[in-house]
Amino acid sequence: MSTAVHLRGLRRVFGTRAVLDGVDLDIERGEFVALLGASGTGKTTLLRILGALDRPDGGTVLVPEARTIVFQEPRLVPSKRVLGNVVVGLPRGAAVQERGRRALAEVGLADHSRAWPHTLSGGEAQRVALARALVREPELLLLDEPFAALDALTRLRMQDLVGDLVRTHRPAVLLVTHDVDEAIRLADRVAVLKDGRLVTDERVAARRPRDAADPEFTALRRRLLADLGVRLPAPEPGDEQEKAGRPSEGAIR
Ligand SMILES: Nc1ncnc2c1ncn2[C@@H]1O[C@H](COP(=O)(O)OP(=O)(O)OP(=O)(O)O)[C@@H](O)[C@H]1O
Repeated sequence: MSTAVHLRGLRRVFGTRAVLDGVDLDIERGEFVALLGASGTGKTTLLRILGALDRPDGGTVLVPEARTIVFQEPRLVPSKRVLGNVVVGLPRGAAVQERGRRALAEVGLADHSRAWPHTLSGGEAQRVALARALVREPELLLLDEPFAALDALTRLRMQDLVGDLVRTHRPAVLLVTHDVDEAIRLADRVAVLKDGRLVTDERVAARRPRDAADPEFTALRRRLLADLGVRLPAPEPGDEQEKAGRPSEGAIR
């Protein structure tokens, strides 16, 4: 594996506040890192710097040129059909159109290429946004809470889809999320941003599929929630299995 993202001592200051104050992070090619952190800790700021939408005030930032961001909202161009949105900004031509069609097929929307964005469901629109990212063949895929606006079932399906696509295409991935369970479900490593730095960077066991009731993941969830400042009752014997099934415990918003 080779390194796709290399951050050392990354700083970003707004006014007098150093929102990012010495972030160190490496992401290998093909590695999926989830970034957790309470609201306002600077997760989006970090992602925007990696996507060249913002600039750092200090530190080393090495990222591949081929990188793309998927946001919480799909941000489709209303005046372009679905396929036009997927290939937006790319050179015109049959080969690019064909790549766009393939990307749409990969996200399960082969039949929607001529549809208008306003006719799509929220989940479909987000799948178009995913196809738009994939068609660019990014070496680094930046995901900023891409499932947050979706209903619970669509969110789980989208997580599965993204997991499958990432295993096929092998970009480096940084996923910003508020959802601890989502992070554990998808990522190879889970990092927590707090007070301007990464306070946790834990490798998640390679087992798949990941069972919410697995004691190892339950323990990791508790550690991550504690790092995020969520107060949890001390576990009682036999308690872990029961709690693991409750989806709401993993959400920190
Ligand atoms: N352009 C800006 N100018 C001034 N302050 C900013 C700017 N962008 C972000 N901030 C501030 O930096 C802090 C971190 O913002 P950021 O959006 O990165 O947090 P976040 O962890 O992504 O939050 P959330 O989880 O709520 O989306 C916030 O206090 C925010 O108000």
